[in-house]
Amino acid sequence: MTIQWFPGHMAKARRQVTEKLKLVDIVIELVDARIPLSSRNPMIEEIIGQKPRLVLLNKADMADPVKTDQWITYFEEQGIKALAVNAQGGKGLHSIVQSAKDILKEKFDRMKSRGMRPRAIRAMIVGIPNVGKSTLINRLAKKNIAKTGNTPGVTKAQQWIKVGKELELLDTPGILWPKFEDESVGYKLALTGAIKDTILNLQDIALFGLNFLEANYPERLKDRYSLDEIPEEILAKFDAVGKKRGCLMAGGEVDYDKTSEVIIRDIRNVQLGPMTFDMIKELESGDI
Ligand SMILES: Nc1nc2c(ncn2[C@@H]2O[C@H](COP(=O)(O)OP(=O)(O)OP(=O)(O)O)[C@@H](O)[C@H]2O)c(=O)[nH]1
Repeated sequence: MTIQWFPGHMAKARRQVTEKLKLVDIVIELVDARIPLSSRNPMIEEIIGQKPRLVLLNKADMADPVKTDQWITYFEEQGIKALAVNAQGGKGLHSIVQSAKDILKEKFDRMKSRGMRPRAIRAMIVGIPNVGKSTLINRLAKKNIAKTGNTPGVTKAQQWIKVGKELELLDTPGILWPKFEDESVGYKLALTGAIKDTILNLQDIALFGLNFLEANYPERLKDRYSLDEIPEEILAKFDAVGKKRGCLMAGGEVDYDKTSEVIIRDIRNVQLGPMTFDMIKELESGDI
């Protein structure tokens, strides 16, 4: 799904999430494990407010596992419980219910001590486009979609999905807009497929990718494109990759757009191995 985010859309998305927040005990915030900060909505703290929250680093299968552990620690240092999951493969999902129970233990204990009947935890999923919200909902749903009656306060009946006996999930996720402010965040969103290439310049995205690979995973870069050395000059880098991959124009010159497409596609499709683009050290130096 492609959404062009204009202020009106952002306001509407925010309103929709805020409305649904009233119905749930906990928000499950989905981010892309490859870019755990760049894939967060810029106003998420404000929108969610004091509502308890569980962060899921989805697509963990495509991220660097060492970095994923570091990011989980990072979130936990902020007092936010985080789990690494792979919604597509179904990995890590069994911990969601238990984590939600742990986070809400005090609230549910309090309800019990006031004599309220035990009930399932109610949750909703939020995240920017393409982080895997639908995939996760479908995975958790299996066939347990339960239609409930009208819920006070909302005009449309909400569908709840039962996840075991202890969790109920709103069937529609909250879709929030991604960050736009920062160029490098934009490149990371493009390299992970969260935004379309056409929003940014193709060659700029590929150059960002090449520079990132050279700085962080040089051996993988050399292996993938059979390079003995990584050339220093930008043009020479593109020439080397373009020639190896046969991205040539009629006269035999390297086609830079085609080369860029190959680089971007390779990174997105994990052809250079799982990797993480957001680094804790950048965070410390204020680059994110
Ligand atoms: N490798 C991998 N791919 C995943 C995972 N979760 C989702 N995907 C893929 O990511 C793409 C986007 O997933 P969706 O579930 O459509 O994402 P969404 O957040 O619902 O997207 P919007 O509808 O645009 O808001 C799909 O191609 C999924 O197959 C995962 O854990 N690992």
